[in-house]
Amino acid sequence: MSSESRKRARPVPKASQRSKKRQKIEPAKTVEKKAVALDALPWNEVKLPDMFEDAEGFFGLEEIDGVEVVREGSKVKFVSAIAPTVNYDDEFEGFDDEVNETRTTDNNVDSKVKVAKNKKDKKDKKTKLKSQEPGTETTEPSELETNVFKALEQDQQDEEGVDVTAWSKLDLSSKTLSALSKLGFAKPTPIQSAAIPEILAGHDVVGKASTGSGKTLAFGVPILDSWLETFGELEEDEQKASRPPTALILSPTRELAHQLTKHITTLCRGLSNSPSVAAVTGGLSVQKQQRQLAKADIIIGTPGRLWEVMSSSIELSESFKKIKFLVVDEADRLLTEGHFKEAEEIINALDRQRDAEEEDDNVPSRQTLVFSATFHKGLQQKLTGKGKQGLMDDKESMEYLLKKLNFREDKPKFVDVNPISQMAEGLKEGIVECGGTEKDLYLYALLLHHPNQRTLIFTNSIHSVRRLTPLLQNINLPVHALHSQMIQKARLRSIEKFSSPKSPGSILVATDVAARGLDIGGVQLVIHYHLPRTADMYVHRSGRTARAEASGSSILLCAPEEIVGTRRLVAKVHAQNAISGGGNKLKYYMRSLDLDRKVVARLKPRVTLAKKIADSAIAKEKKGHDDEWVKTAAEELGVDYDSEEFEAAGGGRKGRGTGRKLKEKEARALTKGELGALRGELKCLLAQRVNVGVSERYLTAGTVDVNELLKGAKGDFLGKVDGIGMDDV
Ligand SMILES: Nc1ncnc2c1ncn2[C@@H]1O[C@H](COP(=O)(O)OP(=O)(O)OP(=O)(O)O)[C@@H](O)[C@H]1O
Repeated sequence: MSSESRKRARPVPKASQRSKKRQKIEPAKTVEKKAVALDALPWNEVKLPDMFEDAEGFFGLEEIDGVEVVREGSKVKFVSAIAPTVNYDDEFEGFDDEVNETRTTDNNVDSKVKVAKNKKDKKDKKTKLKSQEPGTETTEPSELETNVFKALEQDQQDEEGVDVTAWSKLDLSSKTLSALSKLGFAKPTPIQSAAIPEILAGHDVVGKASTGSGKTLAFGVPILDSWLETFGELEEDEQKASRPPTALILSPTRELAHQLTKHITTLCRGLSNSPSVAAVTGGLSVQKQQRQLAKADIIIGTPGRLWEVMSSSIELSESFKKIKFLVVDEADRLLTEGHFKEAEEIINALDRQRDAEEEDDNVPSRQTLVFSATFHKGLQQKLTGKGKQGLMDDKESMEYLLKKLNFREDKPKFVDVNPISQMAEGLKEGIVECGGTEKDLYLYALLLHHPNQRTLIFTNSIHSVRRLTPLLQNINLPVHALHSQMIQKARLRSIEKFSSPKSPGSILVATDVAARGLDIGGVQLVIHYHLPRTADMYVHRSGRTARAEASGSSILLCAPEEIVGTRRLVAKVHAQNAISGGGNKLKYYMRSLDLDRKVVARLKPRVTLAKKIADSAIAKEKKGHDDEWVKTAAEELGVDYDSEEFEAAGGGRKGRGTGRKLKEKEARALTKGELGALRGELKCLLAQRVNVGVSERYLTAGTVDVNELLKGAKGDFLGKVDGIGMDDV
């Protein structure tokens, strides 16, 4: 124990206190703080103020000064420099319900004391603890300590909640407010402030707000509030009775459906009575999901699976028609793409069943809530009543499908909280110009310029994900893949690994299956390896970073011929109505980030080798698949299969694809030994340092956080990415 803490540990009792101490008390023999049993301490009787003179139940209250409550995991101990009135041979260690708990060493105690002392100083709270009945002595952890422990836990839980006064104007129930408090969300986001009152008032709502702005809870909170109002007071056995679901939420992707489920479940976590939330996304048998759905209050699913489950059970279809809320999340995607036919089927089925039962017509009893960060302009005009009528006749158009939604009001409330720009505020954007065939190289260079940043790389094809993932892995980067042809378990595993707090610098190479809605904390960089196909997709992809007031960067890799089109596309989503001081419409201009070509050139040998090794593995795998396919066909035809013969038969052909075939053949031809040699060579290269020479222009372009960039570059050398195999300078 340090001399400083010894000094602090020596309490000098006031004269008045000294005189009040019980007879048994001896003067403090020791100046050291020790763990003590509460009952052994010299408690002072608390004198009640006159006004409480006849307060029942308060008699016998005692207090003690100079005792600190130290919490170690699940144990609570009391530390004091006051000599105990009863001698214990063993140091009292508090209540221990952990069998494996190791004994606290003196050093440990010391440091814990300091922590506790600091906390105490901060709060300046006096420790007041009720003693046991005088005369009862125990060396066992008593009920008293257990209760104190519980009380402390309760205190801590209470402290966990945040002040939610800012939500009160939304007119939510106290239970919903308590759930928000426990979630730690002190105030609503703009879309929540704007949409929640409209939903609570019973309106259909079409909500638009930028990516990462809290749209999930904009519909999740009023759904919970409504459920609590109806079922929140039910007794436990009543809770178990089956009832129709309150809400059906449609999501365009499985990952998003799982995320929505998690988000809403977390919101409900602190409630004693909470709705049952179920995700329907495949993976489980239809029958099992039907059973789960029979008990669910909030159902979240992808349309395909949901339709499969719903259409094969009359009971489910029947109960679905009684939902109070139908939510269409990421509506523009869900409703416009041809393969979301099932969404239409579901909506039709809900209406058809309703029509069959209700005489009165066209007004569904449910509320329809439609959310996205992007909506087709024509649709927006139409919904706000400002546009020309009949803008779109296309049967596949969003407008057509929205009609299918059968809103219960003539016009739903259109809530647009970011009419000026669709992009998140904390987002920095930039273009890196490079030759079309140099994208792999520039991608690697960009990753090295942003070391240890959680990065999401978007490509336009599954093939590219399959190619880039092993390529980057060969350069020792922590890369995971995500595309729709992966099995569901592998998809979820990739997301889990990518989002793990243990690996903040992990990288995900994905198709646009990851572009919408995914809320992964700490994504600092989005790289568009391929240009997004639409402006909306640019918004959604870029929106995976800079979420919920965080900042982040979005960088497009562009071939020279793509630059003009890309600038136009990006300008489209920016500052649509911004006006300059001179009254002119402001046009957003995205800056180019200049990576130093010399530095990039130094990285080329690594990328070339990594690519060769990756190509070899892919080609061998592909050859395996091709062989498998031809073999099966040959067997079906009843002919003998010989791969050499087949290849020779096709080998003479010339034309499109033969160049690639040749390369694949070359890659396949690499022997184990040759591959080993390549790997060895790459390892040597990776062990070398690369002089940064970060380009002046890159640094001054302003669209990238220079300090962050330099922090990552650590001095003059590039490439100290974790796991890259370079020594620190
Ligand atoms: N009131 C709030 N206060 C603080 N954080 C919030 C609040 N509401 C939501 N968040 C957090 O903001 C993040 C983004 O929310 P959410 O996923 O709902 O965004 P979104 O608008 O649906 O984005 P996208 O358009 O990309 O789907 C989440 O991590 C969520 O927990």
